[in-house]
Amino acid sequence: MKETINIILAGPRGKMGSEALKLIERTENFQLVGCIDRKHDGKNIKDIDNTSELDAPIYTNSNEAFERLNADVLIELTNPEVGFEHTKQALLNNIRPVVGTSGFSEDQLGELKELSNKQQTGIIIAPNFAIGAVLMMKFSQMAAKYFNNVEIIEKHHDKKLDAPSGTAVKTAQMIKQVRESINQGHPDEKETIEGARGAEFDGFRIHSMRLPGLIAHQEVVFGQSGQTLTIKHDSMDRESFMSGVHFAVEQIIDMDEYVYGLENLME
Ligand SMILES: NC(=O)C1=CN([C@@H]2O[C@H](COP(=O)(O)OP(=O)(O)OC[C@H]3O[C@@H](n4cnc5c(N)ncnc54)[C@H](OP(=O)(O)O)[C@@H]3O)[C@@H](O)[C@H]2O)C=CC1
Ligand SMILES: O=C(O)C1=N[C@H](C(=O)O)C[C@H](O)C1
Repeated sequence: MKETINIILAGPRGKMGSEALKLIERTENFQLVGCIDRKHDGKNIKDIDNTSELDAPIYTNSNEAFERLNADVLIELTNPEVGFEHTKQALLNNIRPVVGTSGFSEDQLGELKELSNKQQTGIIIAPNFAIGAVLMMKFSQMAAKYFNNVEIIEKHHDKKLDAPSGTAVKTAQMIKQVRESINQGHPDEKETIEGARGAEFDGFRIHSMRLPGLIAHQEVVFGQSGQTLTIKHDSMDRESFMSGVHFAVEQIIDMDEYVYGLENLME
């Protein structure tokens, strides 16, 4: 294992980014070498975060950060548009990205996989860093072998930009891998209000709820004649994601391949 891991953090003022700063500060072998933020160019993280002792320059130009800083890993926690660009640039500079940012399209994920292979640079894209959420997805995949009627209900805070959530998309993809494809519901069903049945994915539905007060929650509900099975996970705070971020940073340092989902790194 590499002794000190040099990290660039994108999105340090965000809800996840500010938790990641605390994680980096309390982890002995993690070293923050720079931040990417659209504000405060040329300043230092200590000028804007007086809760920590961290000392690292801020760049608004991400390419400049990747070229100038001696970094091993990018932790990317911004939004889908800039997050995709940061991730590509990091790979081009052979800096390994650990991506929490959600909302990338399948084409974008494909592009990142190709670039990671070409650059021989590892990347972890984690739709959800919370261990409980990863287990919820795995358990849902197990259940889908026995129940092929399923709906996903994800609930998030109302500042979330993407819908459905990255976790819901990943859960749906994992279910699709093992579920016999069927179109659920009545064949003649009609929505009297558009969207009432949620988003369609391989014949089943994904519902997205956005409310203040929520953090990140998902229920996967399976149904069969006479019974239902609900698999549910709740993140009550953003600290819940940090052990997964820690794990991903420790793992990526020895990896040259593309990984989509922490379940691929768990036994
Ligand atoms: N994988 C996982 O387990 C989790 C993933 N997420 C995902 O992580 C991402 C961040 O979430 P969250 O922290 O809640 O979001 P926030 O909106 O709180 O934070 C996003 C940060 O990105 C910054 N930002 C926006 N544009 C740029 C830019 N051009 N350059 C640099 N920084 C920029 C924002 O700055 P400004 O304030 O100026 O807009 C803000 O500080 C989301 O995609 C979310 O879905 C969230 C939780 C868990
Ligand atoms: O935006 C969030 O908050 C979260 N985003 C991720 C997602 O889209 O699944 C992970 C978690 O649900 C929190």
